[in-house]
Amino acid sequence: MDDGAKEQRDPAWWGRRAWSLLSAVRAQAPLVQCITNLVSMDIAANALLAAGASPAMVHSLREVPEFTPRCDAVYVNVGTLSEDWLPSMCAAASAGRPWVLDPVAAAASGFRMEACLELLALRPAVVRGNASEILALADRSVAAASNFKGADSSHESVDALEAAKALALSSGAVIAVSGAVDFITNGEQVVGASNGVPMMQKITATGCAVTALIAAFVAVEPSDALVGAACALSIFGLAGEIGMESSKGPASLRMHLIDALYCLNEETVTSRVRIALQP
Ligand SMILES: Nc1ncnc2c1ncn2[C@@H]1O[C@H](COP(=O)(O)OP(=O)(O)OP(=O)(O)O)[C@@H](O)[C@H]1O
Ligand SMILES: Cc1ncsc1CCO
Ligand SMILES: [Mg+2]
Repeated sequence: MDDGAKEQRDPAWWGRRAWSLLSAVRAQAPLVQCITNLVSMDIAANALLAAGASPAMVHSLREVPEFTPRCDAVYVNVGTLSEDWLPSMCAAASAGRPWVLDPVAAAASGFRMEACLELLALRPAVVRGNASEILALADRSVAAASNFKGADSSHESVDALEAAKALALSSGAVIAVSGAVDFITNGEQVVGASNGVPMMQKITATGCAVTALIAAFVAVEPSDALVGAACALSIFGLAGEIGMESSKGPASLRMHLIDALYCLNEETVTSRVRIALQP
């Protein structure tokens, strides 16, 4: 529960908020429809399950009218976009449920960029991307000028901070830029979440998985997507930190991160979540 309008959003407040939202996900098990890329389906579904949510990878256009209204949130990810999936993405995004967009490799092609912009116009609650993706969405010419690395970022998250603020204001979505520090903004406030380990970049689709987790947090806190997104990013990063303590490399981290997410308890979350309002 919220501490009230006059609360002091100090680190302890964020720790309590992150625990309360994770507890709500565990208690409510929100149903999250995922229309996500083929690489990410396994890790995204397993991250959602470990956190207590219910994933459903449902992407046929014919199922959207019946299925999407029964979901608590929708997750759309364009990582392996194809022409036949785009109508399902747009229909699910328009079904009146809170939804979250992951614009994987937005600058890969004109088709993908146009699809991302079309989806952005359908008012996602949150867009989570890496720095290169957010820079490209905010200004297509930046993408053309930079050293493009496909689904991986060629920028630091801080490089995309101003672009994220501008994109939040122009789109009305909360924008989250992942990286060493994850920045989350509604265009006015900026929150930094600094949990996580660099090895998470060496597991494919950890970004996709954390965007799925953001959708679960938005499902239980639809009225404050900024807080939901920041807490989901921090919780996922914390699971990465704990998982790294038992891991030798990306493959074992993938397993230990999911186990750590499942095992998180109140003491660990409230003492180790690192979220702060940026000046
Ligand atoms: N240098 C870093 N230090 C700590 N954590 C990091 C670092 N870079 C990324 N992360 C974390 O790794 C996760 C994935 O973020 P990343 O920016 O790599 O996403 P992405 O490029 O969209 O990934 P993908 O497309 O493979 O899903 C996030 O939880 C993020 O906080
Ligand atoms: C590697 C890759 N290619 C398309 S989607 C994806 C997963 C990380 O975004
Ligand atoms: Mg990504």
